[in-house]
Amino acid sequence: MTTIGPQPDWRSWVESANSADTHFPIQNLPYGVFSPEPGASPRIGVAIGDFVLDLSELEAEGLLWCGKKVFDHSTLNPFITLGRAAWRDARQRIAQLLRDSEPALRDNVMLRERCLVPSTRVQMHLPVQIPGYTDFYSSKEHATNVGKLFRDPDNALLPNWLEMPIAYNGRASSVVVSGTPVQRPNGQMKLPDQQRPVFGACRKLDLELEMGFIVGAQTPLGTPIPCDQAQEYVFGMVLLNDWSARDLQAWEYVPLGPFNAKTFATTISPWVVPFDALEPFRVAQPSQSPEPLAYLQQTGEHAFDIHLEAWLRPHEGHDETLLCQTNFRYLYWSIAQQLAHHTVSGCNVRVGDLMGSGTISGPEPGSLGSLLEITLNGREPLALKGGGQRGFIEDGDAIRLTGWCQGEGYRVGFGNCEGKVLAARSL
Ligand SMILES: O=C(O)/C=C/C(=O)CC(=O)CC(=O)O
Ligand SMILES: [Ca+2]
Ligand SMILES: [Mg+2]
Repeated sequence: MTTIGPQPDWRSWVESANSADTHFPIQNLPYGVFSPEPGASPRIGVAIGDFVLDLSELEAEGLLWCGKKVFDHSTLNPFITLGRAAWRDARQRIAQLLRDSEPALRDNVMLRERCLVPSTRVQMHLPVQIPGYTDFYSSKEHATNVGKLFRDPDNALLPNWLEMPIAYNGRASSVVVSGTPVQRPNGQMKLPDQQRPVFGACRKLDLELEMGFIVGAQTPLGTPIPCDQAQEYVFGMVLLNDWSARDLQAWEYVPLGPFNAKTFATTISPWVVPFDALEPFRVAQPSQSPEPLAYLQQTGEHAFDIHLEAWLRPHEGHDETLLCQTNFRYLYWSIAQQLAHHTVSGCNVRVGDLMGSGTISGPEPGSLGSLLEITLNGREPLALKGGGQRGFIEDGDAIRLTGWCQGEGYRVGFGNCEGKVLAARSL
């Protein structure tokens, strides 16, 4: 397998990028939108070790040029719109500038000072202007667990599930960047002992450990993306928490699916890891039976070995508790199959569209991606590390997702995707 861009044995003159456990070695180079200090104007950077490299400065200096100005901008969309060849050229050039043997930036003290901002100082923004957000449901384990809890334990997986990547149309307007507080939603819920619903603050607030991919090209209405070309439409990936109000969901979801239960916030990580950086971690996906219909068939390896974790920091103030360790490779339906299915009707996609993987639960103990599954809908609360327990998320709790691909001596990481829950708006 060929690696495009920085090679596994490359090192950077940014020393912190060479440590074995940084998420941001020279092999990663994820893109984000940042302000060098709170209040300063947003621009595009890449994470490298403990620093953010300001691409707008490199562009202004003429050290990085994509044929037009794209980095002095508050979203990645203009850069993404340039297309795959431009992403690859830029990635190659940035890696070269950061490589230990390359003096252009390494030995220019003044420029280095301007370009490299300590990541502790920066403020991160939503990296992409997101025209549309779709959330898939591609983990067989998750779909089975939720089927048992919400419907029929004996027929947990609905018959359509094995035939196509099921999804719902999410809400792009409430996608927020990591660090943004999440207000507990109000809504309707049906209590077991009552005839009619009550209105009030959600009592069963949950996380969903997911990843998302960012669409890198626009398609015309009426033109499906074939499965074997689908991955060319992917710019990069993020961590994603599809916050879910389980009590609102249980009451509203029949027959049209989740609505208010999942529209109030979806948190993504600030760094978009280029799809090319994940190439060395490609693995086979779980085998599919029955064989998918022709438009969903694919050859080659379509899963990625990405270790994922979810943590809860309780409002009581003690240490984080590990909720889940899972892996992106468990997903039954691939990104290519998701995109092919999404567009097979003629539905178009746009640059910056966000596609969630669906909650990633695995087959192993401790690999469940939501509290709904971990606590069996709150019936068996989880013990917290410092004492106390949780059925669902309480006000003041913070949820943090993290994840990485383990290379030989380096990690291609996704950083953190965090959000702290605030009390509901008072009625
Ligand atoms: O099975 C259901 O009725 C609902 C499932 C979900 O809430 C999950 C959803 O948002 C899709 C996913 O994350 O896999
Ligand atoms: Ca979801
Ligand atoms: Mg959501």
